[in-house]
Amino acid sequence: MQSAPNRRSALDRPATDPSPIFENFRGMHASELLTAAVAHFDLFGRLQQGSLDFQSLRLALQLEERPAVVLLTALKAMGLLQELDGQVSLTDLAAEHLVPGGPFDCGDYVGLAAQTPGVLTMVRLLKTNRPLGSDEGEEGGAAFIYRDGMKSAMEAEDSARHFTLALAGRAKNVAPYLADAVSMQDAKLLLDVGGGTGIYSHALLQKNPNLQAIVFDRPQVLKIADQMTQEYGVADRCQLVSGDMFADPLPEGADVILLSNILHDWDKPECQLLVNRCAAALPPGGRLLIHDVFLNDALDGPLPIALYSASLFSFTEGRAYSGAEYREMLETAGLTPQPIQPTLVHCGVLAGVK
Ligand SMILES: C[S@@+](CC[C@H](N)C(=O)[O-])C[C@H]1O[C@@H](n2cnc3c(N)ncnc32)[C@H](O)[C@@H]1O
Repeated sequence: MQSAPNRRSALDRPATDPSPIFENFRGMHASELLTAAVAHFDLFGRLQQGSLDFQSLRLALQLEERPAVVLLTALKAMGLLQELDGQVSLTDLAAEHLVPGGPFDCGDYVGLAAQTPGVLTMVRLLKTNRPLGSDEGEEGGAAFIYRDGMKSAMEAEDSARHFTLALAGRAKNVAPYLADAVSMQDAKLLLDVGGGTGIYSHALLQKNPNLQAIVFDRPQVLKIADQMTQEYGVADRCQLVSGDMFADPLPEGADVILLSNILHDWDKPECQLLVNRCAAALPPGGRLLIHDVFLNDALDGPLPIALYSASLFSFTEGRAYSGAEYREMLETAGLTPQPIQPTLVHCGVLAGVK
């Protein structure tokens, strides 16, 4: 499609794939989680005598479910733990090199990082199961997420602008791929819940000239979306509606609802609530699109997603989920999951049809 003069195109693709940049950026979490496991939780020592089931190991570590999944998924993805028939055990690599006191133990070497700020912060977050910035006394509020009663950075103009524009750095690379991966031939109205800048909607609107869209988000975030809809030349087909996706009625009439990088911000009960609300708002035959990253169904990798999961865990109340976990949420809401279509930067789109 030709871009009109002075109109940005959300369909232009980057010449190179930026995925390695995202992988290196998230790589710090490998060091933080490995060091935390060795030097703060004695994880490898605890498994020296034999395997434990997930719940017993979680209780021994004194971790809640979400941090335990994030930590153990990353260690499995690093090839240090394995899970067979629900029993978590050491791999040969971990047994030889990370059990304290073994002839080739290098745990003390890893422990050199035990008191570094990143590791200490990760240990605190794992123990408290609270996102950065969300507690009383912390500045700013939680990034990317808002629910009633939460201190959220998305409610103040400057921080909402900062975090929303930061996400556009990924979205502008990925949006053209989403627009290609999803057929909107029969769709009339797209509802982009938590749409941020709206770039994914803008790409779908530019690709599908008969489509209309609603971007639903917090009021401060929609100030950026407003600016962007003008720049992308889609303001006449893109409505902006503010509200709380957990509490307010979702705008009516959409035959496709997009949750792009939304569910990974929330713990499972909130995810299910949101999927249920979206499913209820769709007509028969309507589609809910989950655009996100996907862990393996066995929750043992891939490593870049396991490390991204640690990042999501740090900033939000969520983590990365597997395709199986998302399919279960869709099915619980009465939607039929379709195969995952890849987009870019480890993302893919999973549709649930009503
Ligand atoms: C991680 S961003 C995703 C933005 C965009 N969909 C993307 O893929 O880049 C999460 C978005 O959800 C919005 N959000 C968080 N909590 C919300 C709530 N309770 N109601 C409406 N929007 C919310 C945030 O303001 C933010 O724009």
